[in-house]
Amino acid sequence: MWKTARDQVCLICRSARTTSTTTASARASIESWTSQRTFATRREQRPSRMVLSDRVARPPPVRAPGEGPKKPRNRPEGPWAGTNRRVANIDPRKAPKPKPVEEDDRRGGKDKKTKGQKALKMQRALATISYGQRTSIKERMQEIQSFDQFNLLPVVKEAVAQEALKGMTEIKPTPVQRLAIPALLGQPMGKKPRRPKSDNGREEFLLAAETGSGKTLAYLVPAVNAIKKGDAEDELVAAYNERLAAEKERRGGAPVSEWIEKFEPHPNTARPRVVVLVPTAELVDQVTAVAKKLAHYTKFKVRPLSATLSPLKNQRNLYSPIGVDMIIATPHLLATIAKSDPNVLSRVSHLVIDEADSLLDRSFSGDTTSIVDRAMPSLKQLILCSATIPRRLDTYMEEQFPYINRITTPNLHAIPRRVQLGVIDVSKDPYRNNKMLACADAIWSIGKEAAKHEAGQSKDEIDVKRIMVFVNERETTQQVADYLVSKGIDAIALHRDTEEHRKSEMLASFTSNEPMKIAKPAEDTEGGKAGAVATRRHLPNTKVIVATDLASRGIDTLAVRFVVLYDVPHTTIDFIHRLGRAGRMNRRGRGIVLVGKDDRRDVVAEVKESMYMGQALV
Ligand SMILES: Nc1ncnc2c1ncn2[C@@H]1O[C@H](COP(=O)(O)OP(=O)(O)OP(=O)(O)O)[C@@H](O)[C@H]1O
Repeated sequence: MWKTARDQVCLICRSARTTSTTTASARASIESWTSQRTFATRREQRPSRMVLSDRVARPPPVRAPGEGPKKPRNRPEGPWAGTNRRVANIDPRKAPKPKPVEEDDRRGGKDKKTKGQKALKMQRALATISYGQRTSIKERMQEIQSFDQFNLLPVVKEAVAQEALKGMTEIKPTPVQRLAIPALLGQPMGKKPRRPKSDNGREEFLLAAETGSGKTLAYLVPAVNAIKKGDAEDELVAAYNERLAAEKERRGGAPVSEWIEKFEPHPNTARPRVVVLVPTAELVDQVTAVAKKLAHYTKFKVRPLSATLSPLKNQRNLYSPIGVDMIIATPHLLATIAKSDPNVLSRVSHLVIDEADSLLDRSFSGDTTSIVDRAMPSLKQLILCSATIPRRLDTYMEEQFPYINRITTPNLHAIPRRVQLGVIDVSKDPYRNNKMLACADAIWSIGKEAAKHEAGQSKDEIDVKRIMVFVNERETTQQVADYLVSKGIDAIALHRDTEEHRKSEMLASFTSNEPMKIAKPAEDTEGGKAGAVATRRHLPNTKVIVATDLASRGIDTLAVRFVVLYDVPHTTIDFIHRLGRAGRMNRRGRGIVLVGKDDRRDVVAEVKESMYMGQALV
């Protein structure tokens, strides 16, 4: 008869219009189903998948040995699902406890929100983890003070110190690295029991830690270690190396690049052992750059695959005759390649899903899960990594990966401590809901403030402040950027249609750790004083990127101290990622949120309060 709930509604709706045979209960059920649909599509409603989980670090469920994963609940589907029940389907353990009536309520007339109705449900960081568990995470972190304590090959340790964290005087692992690296290397995980391996010896891990806390190295370092160990033990590679050495000798010192194409392909050609999935081409470049630093020292082959590279370049990267050990890719491209050549994923031992909440969400999950499925037979470690774990992902992991090792840091879901949040009420004078003006004003104040600090120092150069402005809709990025440019601010909109070279140039300047200097302008200064920075028409000491979430995910904007939230983010997840572009690696940062007349002031107030208290936004 009817195949899907949608069919049922269409058919019944039609019959309801033409005949009077539809029963009242059927109509009620249709109404509730259709209203749920419209409810879910309304913008202001937060779908449950966008709600952060407050139980990420919970201990795994206790199951008898040999007992498989939890069975999915046997729920009937369709609009009739809840009908014809004889008893209410309420689990008494989960029934809400009666709330104590407050004094004000008894007197009646209390019109303010009760604690349970807060705009954002606020909880302390790792609220459901006991004090004992939290202290044990902290103790574990204190036990490890140096990369030397990890069971890493000497060459990998050297690569971290000499290349990945080059220039740092004191090299210490960050909290997530202290917890994750030993776990991924098979070292003991403190008091936390290690989850059993799957039948084919696979282990699963979740790395959940705050933004800018060094998650990339936390998964890359053990993966590189595995590649190097694998090289030493791989008979195919050893035999190939012998044949290659013999060939080199035979050719009498001719450069390898001249003849390697004609020589036999490397056993790893188009058969990477490590795959890292990230959501955007920008992140492909960023993670590849970090991996290449390690590769430079440890000598393994890492290649990017992304839609911004030409098809020929992607093909060369994957099918290079010298082989490829690690691929950093976006899921769609890799899934398409793997469809036509299934062997591409046949040797993968380590699969990392970075920004897992995005990659396992609706838009990416088809491609991501198809890659996971294809890689599964050879997989030794599956690593999910994210700064935010929405409840939907949490439930998904519980069902799909019941034995996942959950590695979480105590500050998960909190905004970095050294980021402060300022609020500008745009509905008041002088802005009267002109957000663009308020945004330009905020940027001018940052520029002028910076200029004031520099004014006393007699330098020929001035420091350029890098500022990120986040909007909710892609269309707004260009409008805001154009307006800022019209106000003398060097701004660029970052979206899919932005010229590639301009985009990478701007992103490069935002991700560089080096201070950005320009020559100090001497004349036409505001107030007529030579030596000040801002002219009446041009603010030279700031650079601005206007972006949507495209740039809020994972981009390592170390140099950014200021973030302007032009729109109030829809969810706490967006708050965390957007504000997380500043204050990375314990740097100081400042967020400014513009609140208009239609915006949720209560949400902003609660975010501000949680930030002040150093709490998780849940
Ligand atoms: N042990 C360390 N000591 C100092 N700096 C480090 C260390 N590990 C990583 N970093 C630096 O910290 C910065 C942030 O790291 P990374 O991009 O991996 O953060 P992240 O946790 O992935 O953030 P996000 O969740 O926003 O993606 C990088 O510039 C990196 O070089």
